[in-house]
Amino acid sequence: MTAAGSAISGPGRATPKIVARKVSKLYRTPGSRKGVTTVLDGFDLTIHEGEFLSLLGPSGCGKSTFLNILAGLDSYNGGSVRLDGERVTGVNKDVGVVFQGYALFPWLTAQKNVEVGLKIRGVGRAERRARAAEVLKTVGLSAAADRLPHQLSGGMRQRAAIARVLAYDPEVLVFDEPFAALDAQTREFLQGELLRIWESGEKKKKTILFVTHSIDEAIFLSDRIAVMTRAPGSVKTILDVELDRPRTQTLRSSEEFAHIRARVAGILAEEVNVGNDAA
Ligand SMILES: Nc1ncnc2c1ncn2[C@@H]1O[C@H](COP(=O)(O)OP(=O)(O)OP(=O)(O)O)[C@@H](O)[C@H]1O
Repeated sequence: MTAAGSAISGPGRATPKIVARKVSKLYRTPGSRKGVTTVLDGFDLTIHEGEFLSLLGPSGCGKSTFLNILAGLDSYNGGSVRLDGERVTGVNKDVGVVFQGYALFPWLTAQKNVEVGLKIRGVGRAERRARAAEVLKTVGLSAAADRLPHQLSGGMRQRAAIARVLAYDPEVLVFDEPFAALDAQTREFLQGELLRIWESGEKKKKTILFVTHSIDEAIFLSDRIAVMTRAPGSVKTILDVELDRPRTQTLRSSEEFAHIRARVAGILAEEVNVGNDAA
C-alpha cells in the first residue's frame, strides 16, 4: 500500500502524467444550511504515464466530479489539477472520455459515429474513413460498421463509444462506469477487451483513469486502485494491484484476487460504516 499520491517504482510508472493537489470542489446548494456543499476536499492523486488507475469510493464521494474536472468538463475551487505539468482549465484534446450512456448519435452508423469525432477535430474525409475503420477493427466491430446504434447490443454500443474516443488517439482516457449498465458476462468480457486494446497500444500505452463501483472490475483492470473517503471526498488509500499481466479471466477466481478483494472491501466498508454512524 502506498500513501495517497506518492511516487511509486516500476517500469513505465514513474513519470507523473496527471497530478492533482489539494483539489476542492464546492457546489452552491441554496436550500442547505451553509448554502454550499463541499464535494472534494484535499483531493491528492498522481497518475503515472501509461498507468491504469481505478477510482473507487462510496456513492456521492466525488469520483465523477474529479473525472469531470480532469476532462475539463467541470471547474474546481481550490488546489490544482495538472496534465503534463499544465494546469487543466478546460476541455483538452489529450483527454478522451467514455461515459456509461454510450452517447452515440442514433441516426448515424457505427462508422459515422466514430468519424464524427474526427470531423469535429478537422480531420479530412479520407483519413476519417480509414481511421474509423481501423479503430472499429481494434474493438472488434468491423462487421457492424454500417449498423445504426439501435441495431447494436449494449456491449457493441459501448465498444463503438470506445472506438470513437480511440480514433483521435488521446494520451489519457477517462472512463466513468462505462460497463455499469451491461450484464455481468458482457461486462467481464469487455473488461478483458479493454485490457487487450490498452496493452496493444500503437505507440505508448495510454494513461487511464477508470471510475467504477465494482471492486472486482477495479482489481481486474488496474495497476493501482485509489479508494476515496466518503464526501467530502479525498483519496484515503492507494493499493498496488500486484497481479501479472496479461490478465486472464481465470484470475478472478484466484486466491490472490480474493485477498485483494477482501482488503479493498475492508477499506471501503470503513467509509460506508462511518457514514452510517454519523447518520
Ligand atoms: N451540479 C451539482 N450541483 C450540486 N451538487 C452536485 C452537482 N453535481 C454533483 N453534485 C453532488 O456532488 C456529490 C458528488 O457527486 P459525484 O457524481 O461526483 O459522486 P460519485 O462518487 O461519482 O457518485 P456515484 O458513485 O453515486 O456515481 C453528490 O452528492 C452530488 O449530489
